[in-house]
Amino acid sequence: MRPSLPVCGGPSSRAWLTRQFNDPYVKARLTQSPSALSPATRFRSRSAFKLVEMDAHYKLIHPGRTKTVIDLGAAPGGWSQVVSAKLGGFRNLGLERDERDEKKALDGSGWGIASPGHPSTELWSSSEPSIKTEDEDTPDVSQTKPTIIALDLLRILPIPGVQTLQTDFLLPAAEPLILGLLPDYQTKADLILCDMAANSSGNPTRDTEASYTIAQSVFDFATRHLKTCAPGAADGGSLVMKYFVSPSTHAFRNTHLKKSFRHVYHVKPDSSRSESNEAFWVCKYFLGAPRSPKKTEGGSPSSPQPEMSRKGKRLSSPPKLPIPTD
Ligand SMILES: C[S@@+](CC[C@H](N)C(=O)[O-])C[C@H]1O[C@@H](n2cnc3c(N)ncnc32)[C@H](O)[C@@H]1O
Repeated sequence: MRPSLPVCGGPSSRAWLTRQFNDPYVKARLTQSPSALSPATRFRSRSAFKLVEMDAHYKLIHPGRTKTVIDLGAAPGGWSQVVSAKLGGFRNLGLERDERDEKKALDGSGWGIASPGHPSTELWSSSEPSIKTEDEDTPDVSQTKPTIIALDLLRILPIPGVQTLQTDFLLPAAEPLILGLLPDYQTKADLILCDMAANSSGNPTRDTEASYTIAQSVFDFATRHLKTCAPGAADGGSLVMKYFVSPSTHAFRNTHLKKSFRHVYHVKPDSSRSESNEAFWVCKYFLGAPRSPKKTEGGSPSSPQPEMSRKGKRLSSPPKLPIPTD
């Protein structure tokens, strides 16, 4: 996500500019051409590099095998670009803005569908036109086209092969909208991504609560919609979820994630700024929804107890970009 420029020119804005100019990932995002990517295929966000790193290390996206991906908190679309590029081999990552697409994005005409009954919810199903217009450009990676769904509060401009939804994930209406974009209601996701972050309120307690609410909702969603691992097999779905280190994160990992996935890693990609307390959980091989917690002596279900938490570990070597060159 591109941070906005500070409004005044004081010391904090100078510090921000210095950090931006010296940040190798900001430079890489802006100069991904022509050797790695054409100007039309630049990532929309610096965040894209975090997924590139995690994918290279944990092998999350498999062309031909990964069929369904749901990207939550996806705007402006860097992570979805990475998924689209790797699964579909799309060379144009959606940055060449066709005038027609711009017009549709602005006036809501064409294939934008306003979701009835939810005025604040707007569905942008870009799959049809994006997939069709990019066909000539697209190597045939597999017989079945992958389903990639990207959701955000903010509008996401079209990305080839990606269906986008503009809605609040925390609303009950979001889930049926996502399910409506799957090939059918039985389809389970191979990969659920969440880089969602609530706006900072400046109040640490409130911010921790907001990030806990997101983590809990994403986990619950994943337990309903991730592909379950067959016994003894290594084919269950994966979940990648951002978290902000707080006293309750370690407990969340133990009481939720570790009971539902064969492997849970906590990761701090090199491209994640060290001064940020964000980190990611990479959870592989979904084992199925956890059983509801047993009642304790006192009669209440055991709830996560605040514990000291750890920051995710740094990935060792920055990987190469898995994007096809022109
Ligand atoms: C760090 S940005 C995501 C960057 C993205 N992964 C990329 O590579 O471009 C976090 C996003 O989470 C979104 N977000 C926060 N709360 C949300 C919610 N309740 N529902 C949907 N999106 C949300 C924000 O609008 C923001 O665009």
